[in-house]
Amino acid sequence: MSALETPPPATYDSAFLKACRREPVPHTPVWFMRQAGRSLPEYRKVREGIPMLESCARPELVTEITLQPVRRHNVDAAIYYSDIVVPLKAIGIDLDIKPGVGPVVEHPIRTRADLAQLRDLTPEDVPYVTEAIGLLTRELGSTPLIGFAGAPFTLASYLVEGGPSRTYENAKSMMYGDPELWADLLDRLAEITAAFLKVQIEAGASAVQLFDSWAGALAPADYRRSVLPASAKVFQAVEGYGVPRIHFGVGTGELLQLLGEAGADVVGVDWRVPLDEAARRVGPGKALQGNLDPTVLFASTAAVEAKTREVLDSARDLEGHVFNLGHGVMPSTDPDALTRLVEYVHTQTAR
Ligand SMILES: Cc1c2[nH]c(c1CCC(=O)O)Cc1[nH]c(c(CCC(=O)O)c1C)Cc1[nH]c(c(CCC(=O)O)c1C)Cc1[nH]c(c(C)c1CCC(=O)O)C2
Repeated sequence: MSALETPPPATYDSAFLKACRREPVPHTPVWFMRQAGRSLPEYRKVREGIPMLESCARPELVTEITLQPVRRHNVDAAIYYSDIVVPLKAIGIDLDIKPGVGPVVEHPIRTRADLAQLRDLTPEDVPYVTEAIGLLTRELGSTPLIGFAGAPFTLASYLVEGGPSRTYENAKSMMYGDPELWADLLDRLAEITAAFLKVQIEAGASAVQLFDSWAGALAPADYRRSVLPASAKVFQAVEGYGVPRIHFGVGTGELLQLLGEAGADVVGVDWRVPLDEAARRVGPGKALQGNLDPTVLFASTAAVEAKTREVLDSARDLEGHVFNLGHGVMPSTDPDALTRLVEYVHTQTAR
């Protein structure tokens, strides 16, 4: 290293970042989508009486909740406790997260005039994010922090529908029926999302994950034409930071190649496609993340271990593998089953 170069951050040699960079690892790194909050009793205790979105704006609380699963499970990375709708709330969209329902939007976006609700996001809109990540990176030391955002399609699905949907009929009818309005909506969301990820990286996040959770509702040709350009814009906007970019959606077996093509360094895979087959679909030059079915954790320890072995066997020839569930931790999961799973993956893959 020359004197002009800055030294690498404390997280640089972590198993998680090495796996993302497709370098040899001491053991397969593990973290869980939705590891913060949800199944932990210590989470429910600190959240008592505090609405979800309010909890996201309190830096000390965000720090505590983000650290809880790291302390308890010995996972290889922390994920920033927040929600995909936080940047939308921050720019003044009237929305709330209703317990047991999810995000609900007061005035859904259906017309061109409604786009005026979507102004630019600046760091001043989310000072609590910068503050919480500063606190977190100090506490985490060599453990990387993953920042995240919702991808334009998944954000649009909530904004256009007004809440969670099974069919995305309003969003998809805009996409098919008014492609110009749709493209402008997704482009606005790409700008907001990119700005939000930049805030997190500049505050110290070591990697970012773009959640396009509901992209699996789309046929590949529609995804390529109507969604990929906006997600690619987000990935391009943060490329210069050099932090690994993870791209994930549920039910995306037919989209895996496109999720990589959008600009990801790591492609997240749900439990429906084995990792060796996923690697064939994604092609060379990318690491994969996944992909134990989250419901396996409700079975016996022996069954969890057998299914975990299947995942690890199918990952044997990958260029890089980050172990995760195929979607988020389910709220009724026994936290001890997660702790045991981390230990099992670490011991099975120790090199
Ligand atoms: C689609 C989506 C959302 N939010 C998110 C996604 C993408 C991930 C995925 O596909 O699951 C992302 C998210 N939401 C939350 C996190 C925290 C970090 C982590 O992964 O641990 C992350 C990464 C906290 C949360 N986000 C939410 C909770 C639960 C609310 C609570 O604890 O009161 C938490 C801890 C609420 C939420 N927020 C959202 C939904 C569908 C729900 C569930 C509603 C419910 O079941 O109550 C929108």
